[in-house]
Amino acid sequence: MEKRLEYISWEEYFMGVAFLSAQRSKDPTTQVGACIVKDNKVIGMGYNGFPKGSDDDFMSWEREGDILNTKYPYVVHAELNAILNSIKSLDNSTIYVTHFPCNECSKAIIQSGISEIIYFSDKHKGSDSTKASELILKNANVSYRKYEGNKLKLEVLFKD
Ligand SMILES: Nc1nc(=O)n([C@H]2C[C@H](O)[C@@H](COP(=O)(O)O)O2)cc1CO
Ligand SMILES: [Zn+2]
Repeated sequence: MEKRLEYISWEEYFMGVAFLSAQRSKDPTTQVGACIVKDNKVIGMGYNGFPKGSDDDFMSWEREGDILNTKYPYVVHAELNAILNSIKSLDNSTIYVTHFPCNECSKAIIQSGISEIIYFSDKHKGSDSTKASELILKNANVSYRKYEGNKLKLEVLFKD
């Protein structure tokens, strides 16, 4: 028998894991996922959500109005969750993220030792947060680039 040819690449695999992780998010507007990889092994995963133990029904997912009644001061970003959930040293690892990291996550990425970022969406390009991220990441020699896999959709069938 010949080997199967439809297998996915490493890059498609890990970005797929990041997008799958995003499916755990309860944010009704934006679901973000992250997957940290070293030597082609997953060592951390995360998605955006309120801190552990928060009562979801008490927290608000609002985006506008009094800042204290919005999600923004409380939600933990996917990248930070992936770092905090990681199972070993992140030195020289790669983080796959569905969205380009904000400046706060970029600082955490640098401090954790991650050396490469592969992102899918940069829909906030040009914003102050993205500009600040680009500046500190370049300054700290953390490389970043857009996803280069061919797959834009992966189907996961639960079957025998
Ligand atoms: N890289 C990121 N990681 C994240 O986890 N997030 C989260 C924070 C919020 O829960 C949501 C953005 O909400 P909105 O402003 O699109 O309604 O995504 C956002 C970004 C984008 O900078
Ligand atoms: Zn962030």
